[in-house]
Formats: sequence, C-alpha cells, structure tokens
Amino acid sequence: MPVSTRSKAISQEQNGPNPNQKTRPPSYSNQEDSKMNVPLRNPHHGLKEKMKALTLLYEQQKKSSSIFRNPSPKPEEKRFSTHPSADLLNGCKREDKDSKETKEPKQNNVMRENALPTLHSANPSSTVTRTFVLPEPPVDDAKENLVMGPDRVIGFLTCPRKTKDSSTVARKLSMGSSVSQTEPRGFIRPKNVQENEKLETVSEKNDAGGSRILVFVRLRPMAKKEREAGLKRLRGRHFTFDAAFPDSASQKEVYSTTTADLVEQVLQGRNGSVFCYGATGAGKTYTMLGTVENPGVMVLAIKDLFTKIRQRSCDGNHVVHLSYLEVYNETVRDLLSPGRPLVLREDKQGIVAAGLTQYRAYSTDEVMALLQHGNQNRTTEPTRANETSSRSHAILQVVVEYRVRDNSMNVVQRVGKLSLIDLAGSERALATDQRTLRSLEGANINRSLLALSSCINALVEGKKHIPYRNSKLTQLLKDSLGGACNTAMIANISPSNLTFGETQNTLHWADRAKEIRTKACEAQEEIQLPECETDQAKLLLEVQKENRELRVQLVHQQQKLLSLQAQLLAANTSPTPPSITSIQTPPSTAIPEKRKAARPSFLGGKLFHTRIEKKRRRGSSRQRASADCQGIGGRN
Ligand SMILES: Nc1ncnc2c1ncn2[C@@H]1O[C@H](COP(=O)(O)OP(=O)(O)OP(=O)(O)O)[C@@H](O)[C@H]1O
Repeated sequence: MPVSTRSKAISQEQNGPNPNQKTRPPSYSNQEDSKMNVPLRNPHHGLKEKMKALTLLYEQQKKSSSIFRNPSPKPEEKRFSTHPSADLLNGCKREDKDSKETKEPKQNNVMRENALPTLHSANPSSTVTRTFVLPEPPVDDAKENLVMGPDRVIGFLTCPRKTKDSSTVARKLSMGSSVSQTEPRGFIRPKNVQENEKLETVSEKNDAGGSRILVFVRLRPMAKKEREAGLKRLRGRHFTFDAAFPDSASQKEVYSTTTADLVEQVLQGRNGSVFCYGATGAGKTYTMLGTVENPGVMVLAIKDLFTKIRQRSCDGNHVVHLSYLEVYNETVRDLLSPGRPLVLREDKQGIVAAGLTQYRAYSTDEVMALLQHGNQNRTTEPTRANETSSRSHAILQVVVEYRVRDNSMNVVQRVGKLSLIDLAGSERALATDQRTLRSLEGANINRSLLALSSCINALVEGKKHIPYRNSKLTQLLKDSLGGACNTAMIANISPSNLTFGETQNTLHWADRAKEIRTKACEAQEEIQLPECETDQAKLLLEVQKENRELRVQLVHQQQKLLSLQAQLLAANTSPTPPSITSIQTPPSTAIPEKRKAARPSFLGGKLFHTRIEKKRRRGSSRQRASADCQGIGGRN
C-alpha cells in the first residue's frame, strides 16, 4: 500500500502540484486515490498524512469490530482478538488473509473424514486451527464413507481412532473392469492386510461402547468352465472393506485375519460370530468348512481354541460344549442328533433352540468327528450353479466355560460363545434348478436372506424395531447382528462375469453391513465369593454329623426297646412279675410324665397289652404244634 502511494505521489510530483489538493477523507482507497489524480504538494507530507489517516481508520475499525464481538471486552481479550483462530471461532468478518486460513481448516476437516489418521496428524502447524475451528467429530459420528465422482467410490477407512500408519494398505476392492484372471486390481495381499488388521483388535473396538461388524471379501479362483467362458469388461465400481482376499489367499490367512481375534475374545468370556455370505457357488462352504487338505474357518477355529485351552489349562478349567444346527426350509434341525424340528425360544441368553444337543468336547479330534457327523446330516444338493450346494444355513456354536479360583479363593466363571455360520447361497431362480423342491428351497433361502437384508437395513438406519422375527435365520442371528457380540462377515464372491449381478449384490450388502454397530460386548464373568461356598460346606458337614449321631441314637433306642420287651415278656410269663415301675428307663430316653399319659404309648397303654396277649397265645399254640409234631415224629 505505501509503495503504490509513493509511486503515485512521484508521478503526481512530476506533473506538478495541484492547488486544489484537499486532504482525502480516510475512507478512500488507493485506487480511488489514483482515480482522483490529485497531485500532492509535498509527497512526504502526504505520505505521513495518509499513514496517519489509515492508522486511524484501522484503529477505528478494529475498535468497532471488537465492540461488535464483545460489548465489554477485557483488555487481555482484545489483545488476542485478531488471532485468526479466535476470529474464526467468533465468526466475524475476515480479511483476505483470514479467509485463506479458514479454507485450511475446511480441508483438514475433509481429510479427517476421509483420510487416514496419519494424514491429519502429520501437520503439526494446523493444531491450533483445528483446536479452535473445527473440533474433530466424535468417532462414532464420524462418517466413514466417501462418495466421489460419477462412479461411486466408497472409501471405508481404518478406524479414525487409530494413530498407526495404515496408509500403505488401501483396502479397496474394484469390480467390473478390474476383474482380471491373475489378480484383480484392488485386491490386497493378506500379508499387508494382516499387519494392518492386527492394529484393530476386537477389544480396542469395544472401548467406545460397541463395535462395528468387520467385513471381509474373499474371491474364489476361477472354475474351468468360467475360464472358458472368458471375461467381459464392465464399468468399474469400487468398494473398500476391512480386508480383501485374492483367489490365492490360503485358508490360514483368511482364518487369522477374520476369526483368530474372536477366538481369543471367546476365551475371555465374550461372544463372537463369523458368517459367510454370498451367492451360490461363491465359496462360503469352502471358507467355513474347507477340505481335508485345506480345512476352513470352523476347523481352524476349533484347533486354535483347543491349543489355547491347552496352553492355559494350568490356571483353570475350561469346558467346551458344542452344538450344530441347520435352518432348512424355515425349520430348525439338530445336525448332531437329527430328529423333530426344534422350536426357537427367547431366554436370558438370547434366542435358543429348545432341545438342541450340547456335546461336551474334550479334544480337537472329537470336535472334528462331531463336525463330520453333522455335515453328513446337512442338506446339500447338486444344483446347476454348484455341484454340492448347501440348501440350508448351518450354525456351529461353541460355548467355552472357564472356572478358576483367583488369589482370594473366589471362583471366577466366564462364558463365551462362538457362532460360525455358513449361510446358504443367495441365488436367482433361473440360475439354479427348476424342480419343485429345489425351487422351494431356493425361495426359502432367498426369503431368509431377504429377511437378513431387512434387518441389516433397519440396523444401519438405526430403527427401533428390527424385524428379526421374519425368519428363523434372523432370529438365530439376532445376537450376532444386534447383540453384544464381536461379529465378522466374510462376503464370498466369484470372479466370473456370469455371476456379475450376484457379486454386485453381495458387495452391496457387505458394504451396508459395515455400518452396523453391535452392542458393547462385555465379558460374561461371574465371581462367587468363597464364604458362600465354605458356609455351605460347613452346613453340610454339620447336617451329616447330626444325621450320624441320630442314627446311632436310634439303634441304641431300638436295642433298649427290644430288651425291655423281652423283660416284660419274661415278667408276664413268670408267676411273680416284677413291678413295671422297677424297670429303669435310661435318662436319655426318659419321657416326661405328662407326655407318657398323653401318648398312645405301647409302654402303659392298651395296645401294649393286646400285643403281649397275642404273643402269649401264639406261644402256647406253637408249643401245642411242636407237641403235635413230636407226636407225629414219634409215631414215625
Ligand atoms: N478359495 C477357494 N479355493 C479353491 N476352491 C474353491 C475356493 N472357494 C470355492 N472353491 C470351490 O468352488 C466350489 C463352490 O464352492 P462352495 O461349495 O464353497 O460354494 P458355496 O458358496 O458354499 O455354494 P452354496 O451356497 O451353493 O452352498 C467348490 O467346488 C469349492 O471347492
């Protein structure tokens, strides 16, 4: 500003002084000044005047703006009123410089929503601005999805609470044009994923009072037929999930990334569920059960569970119970002991199948045998889409109970439940078989999956009523979806463009499921105080002791009674019976006089005499009989 004024002043000087020169009103700008084209008498004098006027103007404006903001400002506050952050905080009019600074925090905010935490924490200079201008939104409310461009790009990024660098892993999955025969673009090697996922343990997710469902995607390898059919390039659409497994991913990689953490949590008394979702033939059963050479999540989880139990067996008792059921055509059936359909009931533990067999398992081998037995009972049929298509939803439940005495001799009991679910494949009626039973099965499968999608929708939209009751499957999954449970979903997809629609549908629901938050999963732990137990034990011992003493007394009394009866009998038969009063009653059995009279006792009452009389008669008849016998014998 002074420079331009000086140059103007010089040019004005060169043009000669203007006698009509007037002191400019302070509100004039430099441009207006130049337009007026009024030469100054003394350039230095004019400059000084201008400086003064402008300083005055600046002071006035500053005063008025501070009064506008704060009617009674304290001198200290006034000092800081020009701080950009304070200006932004108060929302007053900004100058160009300030407006530049306001743009910066906005950018920061966008980054906070969408970029990895390291990105916004990498700029220490913006700390002040962030603190005052746009405080970081609470994690729960933070929107994690980003929509970009005409093709929807959904960026699901790591939990914003994480501070570790995960920028190396863009967990993004591309569909359509990205499908290639070798490794589809966007698929991330689980090695990287694992490194990243390790950061996000289930327990960490729980501290905010609830955890979101972790969603993984697994691509199966191309089948021969599909390869022959070739590939068709389609317009791309991008999804991002917690991890995406390429067709080369091993079963162990899938297990350790998706389920291993949940197994650990179950041992600590929390509930966990893993379910495979996807179109028919997409690889759900392969992921869950696997083959003998390549066992799947169910088998690996059981193995891991028993290994962990063995490692910890020195400090407590673990009891493992197992149940395996299927939902077939809207009926619940026990796979371990098939019989009549089971009825679902809701109790304190949640939805339970009444009468479901709970097997106690002691080793991995035993569980394997049970699993095999259960799978033989499972309904699978060949369809056009899959040779061994599962026509039912199968749920393996493993309940781990742990009892241990702590240092204070309290009994600590923890119960955790792991549910491993292999859903039947969603399918188009035409894609499978047209036969009546198959189409009925297909309709029921689709119906339950539709009910599942309605529940997912309701949960994502935060509705009060979640329609779990619409199908048996959703009733059984109630805990996994909306309960206190750590849940992982594995969406299985096929690389074939023949199933593009189904794959798109699977990814759509998987993407939606990411937004579901389950309730806080507290460890189910009970502590029993030792006093209670010892008190009960003491009481039991006392009762047992008393019981023993009473038995001894009873035997004693019976003996005495017998001897008394014998004496009486002898007295009755003898010519001079001893007086009854002379018979000494032991002090312990002495009966008070009053009671003696009141009780219908056989000692002095009618009953006693009647019996004695009967015995006497019997005795005399026996004597007669023996005499008769002797007579007969003598005769012989
Ligand atoms: N990751 C994989 N690696 C090797 N083969 C696989 C893989 N995933 C699936 N398959 C094979 O693909 C075929 C179909 O898989 P699978 O039976 O698991 O599908 P599904 O989703 O359970 O189907 P459905 O819903 O009809 O039961 C099987 O022959 C299976 O062995």
